[in-house]
Amino acid sequence: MNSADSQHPKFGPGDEALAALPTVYRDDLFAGKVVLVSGAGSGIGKAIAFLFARLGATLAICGRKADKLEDCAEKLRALSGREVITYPMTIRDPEQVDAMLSAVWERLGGVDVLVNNAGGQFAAHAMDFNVKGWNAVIDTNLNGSWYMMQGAARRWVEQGRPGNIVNITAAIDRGLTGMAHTTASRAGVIALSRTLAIEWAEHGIRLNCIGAGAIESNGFNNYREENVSTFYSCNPMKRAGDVQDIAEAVVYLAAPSGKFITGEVLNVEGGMLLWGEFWPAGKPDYFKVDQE
Ligand SMILES: CCCCCCCCC/C=C/C(=O)SCCNC(=O)CCNC(=O)[C@H](O)C(C)(C)COP(=O)(O)OP(=O)(O)OC[C@H]1O[C@@H](n2cnc3c(N)ncnc32)[C@H](O)[C@@H]1OP(=O)(O)O
Ligand SMILES: NC(=O)C1=CN([C@@H]2O[C@H](COP(=O)(O)OP(=O)(O)OC[C@H]3O[C@@H](n4cnc5c(N)ncnc54)[C@H](OP(=O)(O)O)[C@@H]3O)[C@@H](O)[C@H]2O)C=CC1
Repeated sequence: MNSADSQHPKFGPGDEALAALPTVYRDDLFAGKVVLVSGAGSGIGKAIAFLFARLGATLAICGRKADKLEDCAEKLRALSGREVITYPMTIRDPEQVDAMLSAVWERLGGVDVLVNNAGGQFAAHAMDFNVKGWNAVIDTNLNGSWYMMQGAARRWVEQGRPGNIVNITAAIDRGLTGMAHTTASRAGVIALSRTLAIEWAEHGIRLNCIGAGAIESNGFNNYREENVSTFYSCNPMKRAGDVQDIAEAVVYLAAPSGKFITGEVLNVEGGMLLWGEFWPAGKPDYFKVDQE
């Protein structure tokens, strides 16, 4: 996405709007802190990076596409006046994760908060998954998040400093048709986080997850138009969430407001887990009960 596009995305706020979104947080909340956000070149990750920058943090951002990252970093530098590190890599490769973490630790002296936001999936009915597609989603969301978590935690323990991880997952408790691979991967991240919250508590490391519902963002571009329309009516609020809903939830968990919270999942989904239909790969005939 070039600079002009990032001002006028099809879904979600442009960069200028993002920089000025209202927030409930005070502007020095993360002064002197370092925050690493994966997948920050677009969508929710970019919004998370923007909010932390506005709250005083120094940012390191990573993702696969260098141009998106650099475009985002330029805006972050302008917004905060502080250094921003970009590192193109894939979270699916443990060696690239390790090299990125080493570079960030070396340049910035460490990290206070890791936000594992990078991830995704494609919409398809489970019967149609092939092995490569299944593995791509599991490898990205579950394995990629794990490499990042373990790499950061090892460095925190080595330095004798506390750490804080927020994983962006999805609101999966009711299942998610058309996204079985992602539900498996996100359930893995959630179970992992709960276990690590116990194992790593002695090191002062907290881990929490956000269970995102339909959040209007760049990610919507990956779905067919007729299915995207269901994202705006799949919860009792009958609208999609916005990227700031997720960014503010991340800050809540990462800031001192979250100091007694670990191993938790904060669902930010407009009540979607209670009511609503969500058909990212289309509604199967079996469920078209109104038309019988
Ligand atoms: C109730 C509460 C609810 C609450 C929950 C509400 C959720 C709301 C909606 C969610 C929105 C979002 O998450 S929006 C965020 C979306 N953003 C993303 O998904 C971006 C990142 N995604 C990706 O990079 C890709 O989707 C992902 C598959 C993970 C990785 O792709 P890569 O190309 O890097 O991977 P590769 O290893 O090359 O493998 C690609 C293979 O994947 C398969 N594949 C890829 N696209 C495919 C497709 N459209 N249909 C079939 N199969 C496909 C094929 O087998 C491909 O192989 P070949 O056939 O050989 O090519
Ligand atoms: N929007 C929504 O409704 C929901 C989103 N989510 C999750 O929230 C997160 C952000 O999504 P969103 O902002 O909407 O969509 P985007 O597609 O904009 O964000 C996904 C980000 O992840 C990065 N990424 C993907 N694969 C890799 C990889 N292998 N290594 C490094 N970076 C990678 C992408 O960067 P690059 O393009 O440079 O690779 C991109 O910036 C994702 O994990 C998504 O699945 C969960 C539930 C709902």
